[in-house]
Amino acid sequence: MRIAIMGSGGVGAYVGARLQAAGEEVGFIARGAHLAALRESGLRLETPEEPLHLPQVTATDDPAALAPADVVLFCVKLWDTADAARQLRGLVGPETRVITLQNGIDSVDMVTEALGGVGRVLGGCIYVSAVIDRPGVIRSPGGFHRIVVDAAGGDPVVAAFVQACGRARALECEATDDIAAALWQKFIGLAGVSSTTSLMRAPMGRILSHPESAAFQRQLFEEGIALARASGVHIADGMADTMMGMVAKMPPSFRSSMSEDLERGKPLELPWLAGRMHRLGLAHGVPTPAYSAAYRGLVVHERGAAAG
Ligand SMILES: NC(=O)C1=CN([C@@H]2O[C@H](COP(=O)(O)OP(=O)(O)OC[C@H]3O[C@@H](n4cnc5c(N)ncnc54)[C@H](OP(=O)(O)O)[C@@H]3O)[C@@H](O)[C@H]2O)C=CC1
Ligand SMILES: CC(C)(CO)C(=O)C(=O)O
Repeated sequence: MRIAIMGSGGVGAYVGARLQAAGEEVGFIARGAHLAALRESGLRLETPEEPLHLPQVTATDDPAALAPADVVLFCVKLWDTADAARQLRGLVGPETRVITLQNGIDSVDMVTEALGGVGRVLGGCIYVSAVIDRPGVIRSPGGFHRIVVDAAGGDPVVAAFVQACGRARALECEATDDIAAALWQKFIGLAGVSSTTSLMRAPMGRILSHPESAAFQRQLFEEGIALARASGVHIADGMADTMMGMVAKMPPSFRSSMSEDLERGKPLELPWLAGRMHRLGLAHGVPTPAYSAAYRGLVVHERGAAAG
């Protein structure tokens, strides 16, 4: 398959590297020092599971140079979505599947609007922990690396993409008939852990070690579940217990990508995570005291350190 990666950072470069190593034709869209390093020294994955160095990768800041593509994986931070999607207009044709792997529940709508209806935009999400450690180098603690993608009524291109992921090492992918539930489940979990790890400036082990901070974590999950149900999304009974069980199994040093962004002085995806929960609560008349506190406690950092 010809696969283009829009946004070759933690998520995009991790997935793209795994797919290229498995024999797929991958093009990486990147910019700045990271692009220069990819062109000069290739792409390196530093991880305890299947570390990888691809000495040569196709890297560009011009998406049109990668046309035609069967699949574009859309992996920029949410604040870059509209600009990055507009830049894809020279790459995406009527048959191109654009699969979003961003967090939150808004990507498909945002990308579809920015692309002006060209291509088929499909929802997806990814469970992985990966960051750009330095230009050309992605660091991941490993442990999980699973994509969930919209089956889109048995779309053969999606099926081929799932198979391609299946041939790759340290990457899994499943297609689902209920992408809304899959995106919401990730949203509830991620909005919850990004709020605590960012607000408390602490890894998951410390958050769960105190009954009050652990109770706050659970309250966030419960509010997210109430909002999903108010939005008409089916969430299984006992989901708060399931999610607390999942965070308890995470490495004690676990931090969310948003807490990494906070530490690095970058903008935060807050408006689409805790901020989105806060606004949904207002819209549905569902009380969200924990999310409103998390959002209000982080909002001054939303635009990053450079914004002052
Ligand atoms: N990192 C993680 O562990 C996980 C992240 N996610 C989600 O995945 C999405 C991507 O996150 P993540 O991989 O961490 O982000 P990163 O910041 O690591 O990577 C995004 C990359 O895209 C680049 N970029 C942005 N716009 C353009 C453009 N127009 N042209 C070329 N390059 C561009 C950025 O460059 P620059 O640095 O110059 O801005 C950056 O290198 C987010 O929605 C995040 O929430 C989901 C699961 C796990
Ligand atoms: C919680 C995690 C690592 C799961 O993939 C994530 O999505 C993030 O930190 O953005």
